[in-house]
Amino acid sequence: MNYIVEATNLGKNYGSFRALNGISFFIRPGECFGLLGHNGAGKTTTMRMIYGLSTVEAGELRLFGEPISLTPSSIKSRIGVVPQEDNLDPDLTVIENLIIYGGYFGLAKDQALQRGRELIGFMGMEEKENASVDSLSGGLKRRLVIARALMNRPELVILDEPTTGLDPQARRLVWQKLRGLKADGVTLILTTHYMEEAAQLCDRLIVLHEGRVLAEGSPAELVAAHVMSEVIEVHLPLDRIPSGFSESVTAAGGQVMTVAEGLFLYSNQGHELWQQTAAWGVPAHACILRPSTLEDVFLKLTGWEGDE
Ligand SMILES: Nc1ncnc2c1ncn2[C@@H]1O[C@H](COP(=O)(O)OP(=O)(O)OP(=O)(O)O)[C@@H](O)[C@H]1O
Repeated sequence: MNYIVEATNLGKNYGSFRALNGISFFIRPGECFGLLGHNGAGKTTTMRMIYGLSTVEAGELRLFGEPISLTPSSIKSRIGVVPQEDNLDPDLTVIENLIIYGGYFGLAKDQALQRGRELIGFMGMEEKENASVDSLSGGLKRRLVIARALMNRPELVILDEPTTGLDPQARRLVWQKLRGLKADGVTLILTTHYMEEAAQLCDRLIVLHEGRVLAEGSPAELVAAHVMSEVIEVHLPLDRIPSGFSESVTAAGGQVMTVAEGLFLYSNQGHELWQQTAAWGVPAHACILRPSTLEDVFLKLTGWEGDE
């Protein structure tokens, strides 16, 4: 397999703080690979290494088959970056932002204009070509940042939380564009705090926690490997959960997790368990039965915020 990225035992310290503790992963051509983890898990540090903005202190990182230490700076022309922040030039128009960026990759003005217009079309922003960046909504700015990352026709695009802060409609539009890129064979690396986004877009992903890889697989593989197939969300304050309830659930083969809402009960026979909750003192109206998702895997592996 010719991997696009081969990361083996990557390590990184900031002073005495160990930000990455020997992480390994391999990214295949044309896939969308996700990095999930709480704030501070090491996602941005990993992405910065891949883009050459952060040095590899331990382990090995290969891009397009070459060790990154030996990779000429021209490798950057094969990579596109969508940073967390919208670092567009607010004084310029949409097309001017793209033309300037194209210049960094050696595109002459007419070539950059042509490529910029193609990308404005791809992003569905034709009416905004001459609009000032200041006048754009958050969703349009994000689409422009993605368009900008594509000016050099990269084979690999690194996206650091590309939809944070967007409304659901704008987020879905970005997803649609990212699916379009994948359909064109572009390899994507994505970090996100939205589990639905990861489940929708990622072919495979790793869950990072405190600089280590806790799990790796496709969203479906991770759900199958780490949680039972269904969840009953019990929305009740913990002091209103009857004593002995958790023990009854466990005795019936379920698993209980404490979360902010109350309790999550995991089971492969969710409906049967749900029918018994009333007899154990929790009314049916406080219980919601649903299939398990990547979010449940994430909660189980990394703990919910209340654990911190
Ligand atoms: N330049 C730095 N100096 C010192 N510590 C740093 C530096 N950059 C990152 N860190 C620390 O390293 C850890 C990993 O940071 P990183 O930005 O990679 O996390 P992250 O998973 O991307 O988080 P977020 O979701 O908040 O972006 C954090 O604890 C962070 O505080």
